[in-house]
Amino acid sequence: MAGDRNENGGVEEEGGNARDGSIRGFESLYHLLGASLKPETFQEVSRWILGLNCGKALGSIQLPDSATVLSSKHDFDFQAFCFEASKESLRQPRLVRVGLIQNSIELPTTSPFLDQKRAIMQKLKPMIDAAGASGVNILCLQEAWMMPFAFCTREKSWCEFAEPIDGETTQFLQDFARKYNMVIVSPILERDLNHGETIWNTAVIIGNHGNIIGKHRKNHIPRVGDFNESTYYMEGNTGHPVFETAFGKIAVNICYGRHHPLNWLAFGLNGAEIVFNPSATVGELSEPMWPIEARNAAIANSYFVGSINRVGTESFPNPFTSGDGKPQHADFGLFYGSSYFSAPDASCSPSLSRYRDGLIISDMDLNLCRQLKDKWGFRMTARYELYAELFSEYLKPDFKPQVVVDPCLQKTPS
Ligand SMILES: NC(=O)NCCC(=O)O
Repeated sequence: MAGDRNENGGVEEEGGNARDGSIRGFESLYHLLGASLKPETFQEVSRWILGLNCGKALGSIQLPDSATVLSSKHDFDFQAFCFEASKESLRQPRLVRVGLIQNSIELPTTSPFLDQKRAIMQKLKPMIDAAGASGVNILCLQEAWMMPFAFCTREKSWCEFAEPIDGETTQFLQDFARKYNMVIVSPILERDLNHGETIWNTAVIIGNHGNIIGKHRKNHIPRVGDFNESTYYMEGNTGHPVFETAFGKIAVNICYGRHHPLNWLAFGLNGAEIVFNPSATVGELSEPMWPIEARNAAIANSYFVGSINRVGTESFPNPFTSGDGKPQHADFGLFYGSSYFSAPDASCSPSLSRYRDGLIISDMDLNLCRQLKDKWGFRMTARYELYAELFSEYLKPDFKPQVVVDPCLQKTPS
């Protein structure tokens, strides 16, 4: 029954795995639950899945018709929410509207590289326009948005996609930043012309006047599954910068950095209020982790997180192996989209589609960050001096783990 359509229109393979990326014909688990449960049960389930923001279910926001028309015409998922904070007597609310874009590539990976890049840029135009028309203040794109995620192949020709931080795609986005008075976070493959033309996985931060505020280079480079990124670029050398923009203090934890709690922590220690996690990750590898890690980081660090994953299955001209004994293959598996927001009070938004391009927008009152710091006191109760002491010991070649052995244990020499 491979390729059959189920009752919801999803294309299934044997075993119920959706070949089209849908979950039994639905865009997301949330949609499936919404359609399958009685309304009062769904309301209760939502409370458990998404948490409560200021004691209430997350609100949605009205979007302008001009933006919803773009989403229908260009067939992208479009959702919008609102995270509130409690009213304070001494501070005004600090409202910011934030957008995340997820997308598939547009042309086959066998097309000329420039055509591939320009086709993605064209595809993004109406989505960025929809964000602009909706009054988004800060917009973040997905990891290496201007190219296929070819780092599974180990082939070096893909390095041709790399650009300096003021290159073509930055210039393309600078026009939108100026037009819509919008900060744009643009994760690209960077070629550093001043340092031997080396390559980095970099997020360029474009200010709302179209200026380049700065850049951050991916700190943690994966060596897992088909993610052979260390063939292309090394661990970043830009630390954990927080960029103070017209709309709030933002930082970027690029993809695999989300598995490293200390990476999240460092952005928090530098004062981030919103951390973006532009990603490229596939279902079989990481999907059970996706709804947990960013949400946990938002809780532990009292900031908002915007998580973005690309969409679709990308196939490459030459097959490659994964070093796991399985047959060689030419595609990476399904990039499962599902971009979403997490808030410091443990609430989160539903996620975008698992298989369609999408724009998710959320209003957030940044006052919530301090309110959660005051409530839970994680910064105050952390024992940084203990951790610092452990790290300085751990880094020594003769480090011995602090283990107290039960004297009753019969130790056999290992
Ligand atoms: N792009 C990237 O770092 N992917 C690694 C896999 C993962 O972190 O899920």
